Amino acid sequence: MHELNKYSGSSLPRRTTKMPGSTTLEFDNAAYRGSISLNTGLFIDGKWVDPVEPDMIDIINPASGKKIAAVSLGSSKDVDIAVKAAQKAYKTTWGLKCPGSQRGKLLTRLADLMERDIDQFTALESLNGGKPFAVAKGVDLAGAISTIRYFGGWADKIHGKTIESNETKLAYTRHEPYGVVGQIIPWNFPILMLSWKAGPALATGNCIVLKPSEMTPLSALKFAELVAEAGFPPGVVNIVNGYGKTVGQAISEHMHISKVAFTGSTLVGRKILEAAARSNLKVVTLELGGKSPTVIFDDCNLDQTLKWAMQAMYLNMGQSCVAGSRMFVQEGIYPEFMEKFTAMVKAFGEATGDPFAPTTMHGPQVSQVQFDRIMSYIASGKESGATVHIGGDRHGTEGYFIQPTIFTDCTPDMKIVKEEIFGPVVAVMKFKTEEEVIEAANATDYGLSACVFSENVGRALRVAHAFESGSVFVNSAQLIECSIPFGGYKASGIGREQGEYALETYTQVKAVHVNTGLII
Ligand SMILES: NC(=O)C1=CN([C@@H]2O[C@H](COP(=O)(O)OP(=O)(O)OC[C@H]3O[C@@H](n4cnc5c(N)ncnc54)[C@H](O)[C@@H]3O)[C@@H](O)[C@H]2O)C=CC1
Ligand code: BAL
Repeated sequence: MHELNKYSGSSLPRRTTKMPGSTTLEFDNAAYRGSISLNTGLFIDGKWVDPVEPDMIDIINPASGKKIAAVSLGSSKDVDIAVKAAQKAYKTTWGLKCPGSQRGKLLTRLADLMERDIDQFTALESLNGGKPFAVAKGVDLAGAISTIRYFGGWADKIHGKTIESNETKLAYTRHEPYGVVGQIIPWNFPILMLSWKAGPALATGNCIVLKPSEMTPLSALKFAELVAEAGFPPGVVNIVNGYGKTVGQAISEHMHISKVAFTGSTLVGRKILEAAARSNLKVVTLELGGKSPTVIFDDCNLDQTLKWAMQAMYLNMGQSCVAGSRMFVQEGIYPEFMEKFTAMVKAFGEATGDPFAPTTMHGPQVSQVQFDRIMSYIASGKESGATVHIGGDRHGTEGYFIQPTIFTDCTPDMKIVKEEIFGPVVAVMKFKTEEEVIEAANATDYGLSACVFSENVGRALRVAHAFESGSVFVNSAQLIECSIPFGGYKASGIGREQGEYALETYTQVKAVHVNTGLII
């Protein structure tokens, strides 16, 4: 089936023609003009194929709630086929058969192709995820391209060590790929999270079976086209769209997938660990939820802090695992901070709207389900006695827009303080001392990210070191980079993505003992 849909801003899609397995999306707005043709099937063994059991899912524009396109939905049978293709590629054209320099060349070429098509990718991310175009381009696409390029640079620099144990033995280690790895991607940063997973896996010589979120697969389909254009051998990258409970579960429990990498909810992270334990004890890395503290001391640079705190909380409509959703403000600066922060959030809220409009800074939540989940947290905050300082309601009548919201008078027992909301909702609390705020900041099951704002270097670093958190930002926020490791303490995850550390999670160490003279 081929569909042609036209977009002026977030106006309704217009379907005009049909052919098998593809769609054309036409954009005519200030941010992007042009058409994007996409295959909508599964990408297995270098080809576009229909699922074994034909099934489709409608892809929704969150700014309007209307259908964009329909794409194929795979099942466990398609995962089996993809794994076989990946195994074959691993043994014949990839893995230890392909020099790192060649893998690096292909990844670099892929990054160049993504850069060539950056506006197309951005348009897809904005349409499918509701992201303001400029933000999607500057954050999601810039980050994804850098990540693929960065790991391309590592591909020929992966090596073990020589160990001199005694006169009659030479020992050395090899850092070998796992073979076939499974990767399960969320909807909040679709192409960026895909790059975090595909980059290190391919650089180290693994073949991948990747499942995008069933809600936001469009950029992954475009990525697959560029994988083919770059010249990756068939079967190295396989993309099987589908639901978590079918395709995701099949990946987690597959006997021939040796490692799985997941980003998403803590609930599903537990299921993946269980499936790994029940099946082949595959290695699991998990990047899960967060309830990150932003700690603001009286002696901060207020103007800078305000901007960073905004970004920490409201980037991507609050749909970020590192969102600074618990804000602790020291009592001396609290009145001035709140006055200025409220004005900024109000202005930000006024820039809510069509993701393709140049003035838009705040778009819709990704889906009706997420919209309902966030609205129920807002209701819970109101019921539990917190004060809606600003926002607290939906925006407009169409799509899944929610006003940027600030709750004050929050206490540690409230759901809005304890649980990940994954929306534009911050709980603000006042504090007196450094000791008190460290204890409050760490009083959570999560430990993904934390921010501290203070011009006193000693204090800032003391607090940074005291946070129980995988990433800490001092006088900044959300500046995740491809060369710097990222991952969680506590229930926020297992393992690290990004940077040199990511290479370790995609390789297994083999120790080779060579007898150079020992006689028995
Ligand atoms: N750490 C992060 O970046 C993310 C965190 N979340 C958190 O999760 C909450 C719920 O969002 P959901 O979309 O329900 O997240 P989710 O964890 O269900 O979805 C993430 C991915 O996991 C897949 N999945 C779902 N069930 C699975 C299973 N049984 N086995 C294997 N894969 C499975 C989904 O299809 C999707 O590709 C959000 O409100 C947020 O708190 C969601 C997305 C990303
Ligand atoms: N999951 C890593 C990026 C983010 O959600 O902020």
